[in-house]
Amino acid sequence: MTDRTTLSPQHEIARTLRVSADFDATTETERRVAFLADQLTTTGLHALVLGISGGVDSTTAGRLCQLAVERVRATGRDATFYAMRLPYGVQADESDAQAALEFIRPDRVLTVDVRPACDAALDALLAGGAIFRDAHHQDFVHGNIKARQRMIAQYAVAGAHDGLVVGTDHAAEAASGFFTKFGDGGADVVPLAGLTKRRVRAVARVLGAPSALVDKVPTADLETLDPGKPDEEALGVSYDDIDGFLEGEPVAEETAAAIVHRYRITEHKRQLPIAP
Ligand SMILES: Nc1ncnc2c1ncn2[C@@H]1O[C@H](COP(=O)(O)OP(=O)(O)OC[C@H]2O[C@@H]([n+]3cccc(C(=O)O)c3)[C@H](O)[C@@H]2O)[C@@H](O)[C@H]1O
Ligand SMILES: Nc1ncnc2c1ncn2[C@@H]1O[C@H](COP(=O)(O)OP(=O)(O)OP(=O)(O)O)[C@@H](O)[C@H]1O
Ligand SMILES: [Mg+2]
Repeated sequence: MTDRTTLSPQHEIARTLRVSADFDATTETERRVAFLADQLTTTGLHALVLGISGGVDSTTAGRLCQLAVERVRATGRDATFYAMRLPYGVQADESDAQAALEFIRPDRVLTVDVRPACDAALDALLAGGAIFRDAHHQDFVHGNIKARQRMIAQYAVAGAHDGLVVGTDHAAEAASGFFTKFGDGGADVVPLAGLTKRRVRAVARVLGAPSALVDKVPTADLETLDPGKPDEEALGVSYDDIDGFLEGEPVAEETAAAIVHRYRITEHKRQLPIAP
């Protein structure tokens, strides 16, 4: 169990990532719809843009976006939600992505296959002399190119329609630094910020998301050689442990130490670029 030495970083990380001690899913759902509507109003922009993967994070954020633009439209302002399907070729769990879209009921759906751009980038890198340690290392870096290509596609649509790019970063992902820097980590507004993974699922339930999506195993699904690899396998720590840690529960000492270590080595991802 945690002792005094691990308790302090636990509370500090939770505070920095704005994980609240109390949580009411209905209140938080409403607060986050209001946040997105407010961002559209205060920026004077007219669209929200978000990639929908079929995972619980984008299912939840996507429905929040749709409710927010409908709220803004009710005030007489122009607002549209652009949901983007961004598969790399054919996505194995495409049916989940379609179920997510059916639930979200977005104003517009744009489908962009990121594969040609990602493969062209890798081919050009190899032709230009880039060297990887082995096939798995190359596949890992190619995976991050996929996440960044999705960011490029979303910013293109935001640029075309005076919109804001929505990110799905939440406290469990932020704590572990488990996102691609300037890839899925690149966004203008992050409506799930401060939520642990189980709290994201609770918001999804309040919104009425299908249980198959609410309880779906999280995957970044970036590696071609290891499709659909569960995040928890890659992380070596369960979301339940990360959530418990962030919510102030007692956590086994070595688990707490592993989370604090990951948090510290990924600090650069949560900050602006380092300057002299
Ligand atoms: N100390 C430091 N100070 C400043 N910058 C530092 C740095 N260490 C690395 N860097 C920079 O950061 C780069 C590494 O960061 P990055 O490019 O992100 O790469 P990296 O963290 O190695 O990989 C991203 C990880 O996030 C996972 N991911 C990505 C997308 C979505 C999800 C999901 O949950 O669904 C998960 C993905 O599976 C992978 O395990 C380095 O190449 C270097 O440029
Ligand atoms: N195939 C895809 N199509 C569209 N957007 C995608 C795709 N893959 C990833 N994204 C975007 O990148 C974000 C980060 O991926 P991430 O895997 O963390 O979230 P998720 O798939 O929504 O949920 P989970 O983490 O539970 O799998 C997604 O929320 C989504 O906005
Ligand atoms: Mg996913």
